[in-house]
Amino acid sequence: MDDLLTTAEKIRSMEIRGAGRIAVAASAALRNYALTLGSLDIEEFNIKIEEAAKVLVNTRPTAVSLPNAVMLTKKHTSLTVPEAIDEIVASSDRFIKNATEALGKIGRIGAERIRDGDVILTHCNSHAALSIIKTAFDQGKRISVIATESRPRRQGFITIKELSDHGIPTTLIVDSAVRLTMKEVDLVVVGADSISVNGALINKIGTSQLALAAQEARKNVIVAAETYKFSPRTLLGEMVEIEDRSADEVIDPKLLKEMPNVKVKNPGFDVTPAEYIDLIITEVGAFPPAMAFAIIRDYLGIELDHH
Ligand SMILES: O=C(COP(=O)(O)O)[C@H](O)[C@H](O)COP(=O)(O)O
Repeated sequence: MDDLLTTAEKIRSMEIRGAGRIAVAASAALRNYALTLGSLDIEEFNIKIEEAAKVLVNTRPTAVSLPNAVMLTKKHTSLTVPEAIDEIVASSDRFIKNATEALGKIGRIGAERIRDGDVILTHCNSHAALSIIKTAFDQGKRISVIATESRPRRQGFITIKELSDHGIPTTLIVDSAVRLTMKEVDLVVVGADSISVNGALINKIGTSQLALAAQEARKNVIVAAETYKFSPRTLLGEMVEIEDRSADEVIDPKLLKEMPNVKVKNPGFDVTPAEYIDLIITEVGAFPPAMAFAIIRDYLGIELDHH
């Protein structure tokens, strides 16, 4: 359990972050934990796996990739522990392999939408979005990127380092410069923490602001999202929970203490309605957001249960 708790803590503290990475880390942690439970009987085994699954899922509430990965990993139909372990190991290995391959496929499918000379605006740090951008660049398209800082955690710094290391000309802007800068932008490319059945995108706080400014300036918005980032529970009318993070990320707590009438709100994510999104690039193809139901039905299964 120690290793699993360490992974859970890394996800909570954002040492491991990004919807894809946390899903892969959680699946691997559950797999390795299952391997330590060989001496239990099947009832005890199932209880332990459920407990561990809860610990992982409760680390961060917004990215549906996390419960989807845990659910796909823990599901087994075996009546003996050795068989259950084999099933869990196989599911986890499959999930991690698919997730890794999905990034390459999203890159190739998404790059088709990028033209020579495009200026691409991106937000936060999304491995799926960057896969599209890097693939287009590797194909010889002379593109450049404008990356937002992404306050308060400044994941934009990870993005500009990654783009710079890849040789891609990149401009860093503060989040509030998005609307002014939009006239220089040809295309917005962002990642996803969750996509609901109605095609709405849940992603890093500020994404909906980019989408609004893009709509106003008639620029296209593309979302890069593996199929496991679609949320089956939104089929049941459930809302995606928006993570509220600590005020300490925004302001020095000592400063805040001196202002008893001030409180800080630090939502980690926001919701971009489907109308603002032109295309969602998944590993199985490019779809308009109206196809979200079909993706959930065909690739996740509408009977999915996270409990
Ligand atoms: O909003 C974020 C990261 O938020 P945080 O930094 O709070 O985890 C990313 O855009 C998505 O998770 C997609 O990332 P990826 O494409 O890498 O899965």
